[in-house]
Amino acid sequence: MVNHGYLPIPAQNSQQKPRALIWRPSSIPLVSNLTNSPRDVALYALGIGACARDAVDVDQLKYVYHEKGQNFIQVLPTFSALFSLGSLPGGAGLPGLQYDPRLLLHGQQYIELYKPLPSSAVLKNTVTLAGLHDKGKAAILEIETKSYDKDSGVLYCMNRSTVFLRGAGGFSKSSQLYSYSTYPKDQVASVTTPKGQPFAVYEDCTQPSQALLYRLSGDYNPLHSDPMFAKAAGFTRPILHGLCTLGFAVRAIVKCICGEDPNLVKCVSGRFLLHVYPGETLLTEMWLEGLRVIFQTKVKERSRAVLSGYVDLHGLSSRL
Ligand SMILES: CCCCCCC[C@@H](O)CC(=O)SCCNC(=O)CCNC(=O)[C@H](O)C(C)(C)COP(=O)(O)OP(=O)(O)OC[C@H]1O[C@@H](n2cnc3c(N)ncnc32)[C@H](O)[C@@H]1OP(=O)(O)O
Repeated sequence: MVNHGYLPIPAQNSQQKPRALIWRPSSIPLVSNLTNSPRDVALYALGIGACARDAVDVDQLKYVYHEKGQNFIQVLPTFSALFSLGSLPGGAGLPGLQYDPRLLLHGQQYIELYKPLPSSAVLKNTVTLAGLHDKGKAAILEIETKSYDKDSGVLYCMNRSTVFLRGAGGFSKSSQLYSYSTYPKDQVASVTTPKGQPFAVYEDCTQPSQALLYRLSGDYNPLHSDPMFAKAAGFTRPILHGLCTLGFAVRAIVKCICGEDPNLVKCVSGRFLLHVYPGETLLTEMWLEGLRVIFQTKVKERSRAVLSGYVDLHGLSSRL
């Protein structure tokens, strides 16, 4: 996949205070092009654990192999989140906003899917800065990416990515903290998990090398691969990409609720509550409320919730 990747920002001293923010939301979208190929689709599926348990499971194999050729492999819905990776401005897009890249964490991801994703495409992205919030100890930045087919102009999907910039808040008056958003607050709000028994629970093991494999899908942030960088960021060792955890969770939902039909997924919303270490076991609990699946993913070894959110479906699988 071209044009994906963590924008390398020179490391700064983490003690350095961010400069006062003078950025105002821009209505002018940035435009970029990227391509994806069946190889990218298969590599991504492996990165989020497809076929890790069973290499001949036909339901999972279809995401990485097809007897008629790679163009026939199916695309998992969260693959579309990769389209937003190149959207993070490396400073130039946000005059005045300075942050330590080591302290950046992925906070939330919201995805709307409008068309089934093809296994190969040339896409045109438009990127807008959709929100900025001063939380005192942190700044929260929201970036919206719309991905179109470059030739036909068909809109495939929209991603809203929320990044949590630790140490970059405190740029506005503490009595009236700055908050701006171009969309309704409830669209990506944190969800409350239902009290009753979940409809389904799926357990999946991540591999100790999971982040090293997943990063090949385009997020080369050293937080996920470099032990020294991870320590400077406050972790004992490199952590898993938030979008990798989200990929595991939504793949579990596609398996347990969508009857392995990835095209039933209409919209995905997830909030990253806590980091995951590669090698930990993920338990995804799912509650079905009409056409909405509310989910929560926990790390089994630490009994801690690491991700919560919902997935809206076009319909229910006949396999249910
Ligand atoms: C364009 C595409 C860009 C994509 C780039 C992605 C790059 C990747 O390589 C990076 C990653 O994948 S990082 C790994 C995945 N993310 C994580 O592990 C983060 C896990 N979450 C945490 O650690 C904490 O929730 C933490 C630290 C996030 C917050 O915890 P606390 O500091 O305890 O916050 P708290 O005091 O509870 O709340 C403060 C205010 O912030 C809001 N908030 C909290 N968690 C949030 C979250 N996850 N997302 C968004 N907002 C969040 C709270 O609502 C609160 O605001 P308010 O006071 O107004 O309610």
